[in-house]
Amino acid sequence: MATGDATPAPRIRVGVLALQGSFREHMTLLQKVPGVEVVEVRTKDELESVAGLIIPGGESTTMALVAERWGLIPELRSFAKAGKPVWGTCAGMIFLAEGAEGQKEGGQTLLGGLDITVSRNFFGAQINSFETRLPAPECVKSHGSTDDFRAVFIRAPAVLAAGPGVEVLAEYALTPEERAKHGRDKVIVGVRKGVLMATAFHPELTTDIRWHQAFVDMVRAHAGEAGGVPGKAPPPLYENLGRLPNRPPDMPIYGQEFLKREDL
Ligand SMILES: NC(=O)CC[C@H](N)C(=O)O
Repeated sequence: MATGDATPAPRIRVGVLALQGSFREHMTLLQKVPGVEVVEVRTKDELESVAGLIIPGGESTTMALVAERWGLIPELRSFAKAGKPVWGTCAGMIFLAEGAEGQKEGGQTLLGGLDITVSRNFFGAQINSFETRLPAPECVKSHGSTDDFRAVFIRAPAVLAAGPGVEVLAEYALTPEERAKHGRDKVIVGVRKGVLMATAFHPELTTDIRWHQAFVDMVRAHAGEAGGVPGKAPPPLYENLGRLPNRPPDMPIYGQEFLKREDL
């Protein structure tokens, strides 16, 4: 449902895995989507309380180690297996993949569930991070604004192979140097299959909330609105601001200008 629709959307709880990485940034953008109650997920109980989960970017090996230590791996696997919507961004994409190349020595635990094989640091080291604009898929475009979106790649993975039935949401055309290095013209950087979505880029580091809206659409469609409280007005946009990190603004999305904008 697009922001600004006359009928308020029923409330729905969406979690963000808050073990490591850019979970606060995801929470900030989710709080902009009407009718969403955002929950930091660190425990089994918190996980069970949400209708959908975002796994943020960060460092996938570290995230897996922390999840293992907190005993969350089986819980996360059963969450996805139970058919609940999950969106993995960057490290989260790696975490959801069935297979990953370029793992650290000793390998790393993957949650799996999404029939893709990723290259962990396809675009190179941290210093090779970049941003560009890519054509937006329909689920993003349907929320208005431009036909493309700002894609931020930070030591990003790419999808090398996708199984049958995996919907491609975004592709990146390689530069001539990248083409020479990888022997291919393009790579997939956004996918969806059923209720699992993964993006190699970081929409949470921009002020464009349309990817978050698209994910909430998936969560709502899956929950059949059951996670909402019918007839109850959605919370004020900034109800959860009190839970924002107690730190000075250090990124564009924490700027007062962004937090106050009601047109997003
Ligand atoms: N920004 C990111 O999430 C980077 C992910 C990183 N390539 C990894 O292996 O986890």
